[in-house]
Amino acid sequence: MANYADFQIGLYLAGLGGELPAYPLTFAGLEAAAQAKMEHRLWDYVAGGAGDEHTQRANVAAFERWGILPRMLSGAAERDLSVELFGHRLPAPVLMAPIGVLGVMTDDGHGDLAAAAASASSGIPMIASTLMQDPLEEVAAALGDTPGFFQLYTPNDREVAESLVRRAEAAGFRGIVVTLDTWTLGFRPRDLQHATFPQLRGACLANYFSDPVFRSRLAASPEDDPGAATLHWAMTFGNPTLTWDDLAWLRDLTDLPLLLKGIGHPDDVRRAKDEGVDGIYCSNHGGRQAASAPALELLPAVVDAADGLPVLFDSGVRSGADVIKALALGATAVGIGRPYGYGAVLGGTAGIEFVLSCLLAEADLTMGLNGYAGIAELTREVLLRC
Ligand SMILES: Cc1cc2nc3c(=O)[nH]c(=O)nc-3n(C[C@H](O)[C@H](O)[C@H](O)COP(=O)(O)O)c2cc1C
Ligand SMILES: O=C(O)C(=O)c1ccccc1
Repeated sequence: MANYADFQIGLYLAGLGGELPAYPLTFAGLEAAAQAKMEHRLWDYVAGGAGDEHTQRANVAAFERWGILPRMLSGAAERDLSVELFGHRLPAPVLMAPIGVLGVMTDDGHGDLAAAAASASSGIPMIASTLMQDPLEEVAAALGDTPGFFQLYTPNDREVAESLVRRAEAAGFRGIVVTLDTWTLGFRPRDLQHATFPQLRGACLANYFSDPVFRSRLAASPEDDPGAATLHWAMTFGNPTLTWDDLAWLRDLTDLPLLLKGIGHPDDVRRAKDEGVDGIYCSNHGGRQAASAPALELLPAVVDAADGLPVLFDSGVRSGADVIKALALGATAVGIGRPYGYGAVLGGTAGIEFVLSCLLAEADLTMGLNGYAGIAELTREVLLRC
């Protein structure tokens, strides 16, 4: 059982010895430091979102409207944050959400490997994006004993999708997360302003360029003609015609746990269950895709409709207290997005480890100080609308 609160004691002890934290401890601090360090176009791509960006601001505000009811003298000195997910015991109900541009966010240009190393050392699972700078096999190998998940963007070429899933299985990923909310790119003014879109410039396409089926579609190899390979990726990346009728095909692709990311409506949850899906991932993509999509507000109804199926949640999680709130609203585990991305910018593996340690220490202390000793005690009744 990990004792996450000890991280705080370690910070004080190091500080008393004159060694102050290497990275900021708040999301606002991480954001400011990452912005100062990043090339401004990449910053706008990562920090930005759909439309006027009220959606991503609303994601954060939704957490602020909940308080946690305090219970005193309840015996929460020893706490257990661990949870079971698809047969794996996780040290805490937290995962690294897929960030398709992570590869180019670290100094060395291997951000996916940095996240995998942080996953290996922390036990916090990584959901590896289809859009990586290093091939999925290398990323999987760097995960050590920590279970990893592969996020699939379903190309409009079914055989490429099948090949990616086969490779993810062979590499040892423990589940496939199919993202449904990005069949085309959202309207992102900050990104459009500079036409950054890193993938259109050939970045983070290693899983495609290393894929035998994708390569078989090209007249020249990606090494010989990266421009043509990138153009082919752009033409085949999304599949706007994918519907529920294709779910049977997706389900048959793998025996691994299959999760659908971007689900927010209870009817879609029920349909997903009918199609044999193993988990629901409620998310509005961090406000980057459909403008005005709610996120946290949708979680309780999604959990009710899931009726026992695991529900992951992300979008707007900025602190350990946010993790506790999402769990209390019924999430089985919570995805961290931009916060660990900024950790990667600032310090690669060490930066990600630091951000996760802060989040987990805060989650642990928030749970304990409010009088709850275990995840099972976090129900809707512990929250108060403020
Ligand atoms: C820069 C960036 C790239 C992302 N790339 C992917 C991706 O490749 N696949 C995916 O399913 N979601 C992707 N997401 C969405 C995240 O998985 C997650 O839903 C989102 O970051 C949650 O919002 P938050 O970071 O504001 O908490 C990306 C998010 C960001 C910020
Ligand atoms: O930027 C994103 O959020 C993302 O998921 C994405 C989707 C398509 C292409 C590139 C990135």
